[in-house]
Amino acid sequence: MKIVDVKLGMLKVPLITPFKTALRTVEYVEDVVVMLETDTGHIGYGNAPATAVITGDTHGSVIEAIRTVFTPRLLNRSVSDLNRLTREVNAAMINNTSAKAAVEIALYDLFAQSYNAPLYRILGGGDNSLTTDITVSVDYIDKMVADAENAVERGFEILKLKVGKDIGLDIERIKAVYSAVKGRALLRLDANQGWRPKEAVLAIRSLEDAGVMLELIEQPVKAADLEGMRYISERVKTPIMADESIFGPLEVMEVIRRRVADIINIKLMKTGGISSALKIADIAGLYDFECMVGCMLETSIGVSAAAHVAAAKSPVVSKLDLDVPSLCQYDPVVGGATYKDADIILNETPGLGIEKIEGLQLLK
Ligand SMILES: C[C@H](N)C(=O)N[C@H](CCC(=O)O)C(=O)O
Ligand SMILES: [Mg+2]
Repeated sequence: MKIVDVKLGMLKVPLITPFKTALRTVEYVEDVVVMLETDTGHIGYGNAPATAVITGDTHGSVIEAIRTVFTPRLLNRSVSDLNRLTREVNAAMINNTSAKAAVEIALYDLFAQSYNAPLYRILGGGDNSLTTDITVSVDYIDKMVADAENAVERGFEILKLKVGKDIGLDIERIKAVYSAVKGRALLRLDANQGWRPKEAVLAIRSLEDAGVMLELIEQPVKAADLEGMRYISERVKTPIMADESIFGPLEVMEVIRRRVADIINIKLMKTGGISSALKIADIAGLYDFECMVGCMLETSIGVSAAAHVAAAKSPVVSKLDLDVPSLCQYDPVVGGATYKDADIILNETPGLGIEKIEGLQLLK
């Protein structure tokens, strides 16, 4: 199976409600979609959102990287050379992790299709039934409580509250949502780098003292502030998760060795795709470290690829934040994994199982 063409398209899907974090507010999910076509008539799909505030990637940078750097390395190459291809894509340029992820997802999709097996089985198997949390955007207290209630009614048992806008107000937000859903849903927080280390310790301790039980707190401080994150981890009981602080395996080793955080959030758009995500899970496993598999605000192409990785890397991957299909008004991807509120089912079709993508605007 040889790659004979690389096509690109844009895919835009409206959200049910705006997605608001300490870093940004967005109303749409918008991906660059890559399609690797083979001489056998197969298509491998991959995607890349433009999460410039986290990865530095824009739609323009993704398109340019794929067209000028990766495409010449992919054309006329055999899909069976997967490891060599992913090594070459990774070595071809630094950073640009979302563009690399898009290409890797498509390559793994094709590789699994070439063996007529679903991707998670090629990655080592596992359980095809997964459960995700759902994100509640940072907002007015009443809106967050209403969104949390609505999520619980939809059957979500884990809610990820976005905070990090104003730590005093965040405490009120968290307490209000906690008392509204107590006993019905577990809360995890994501501050998206919005807090400072000392104030974070005071805030988390005050929540602990008030009996507010939190599963974990994701990326409380700036991505580069590993010492700040360690300062917090050493002083609170609630587990701390590193997200924006870690992209690839080297950063993960640093976080684990220095005990900067208790848990790691693996996202394909940070790792540059599946090959490094697998390495991270294996490194974490060596140290008996827990991982979550998360996603950016991206379409179900990448979310499904992440779900296949999560299935294959359980139990090191013990938590999922793969909620974007549940945040969108509809899913334009036909075939592949099915999303029904908190439940994700990986079906047995080869690769990612994508049949077609509705509303895809092909790029010239
Ligand atoms: C969508 C997912 N639940 C999530 O919250 N991801 C964010 C980053 C999303 C973005 O800004 O695109 C995270 O974990 O920080
Ligand atoms: Mg996060």
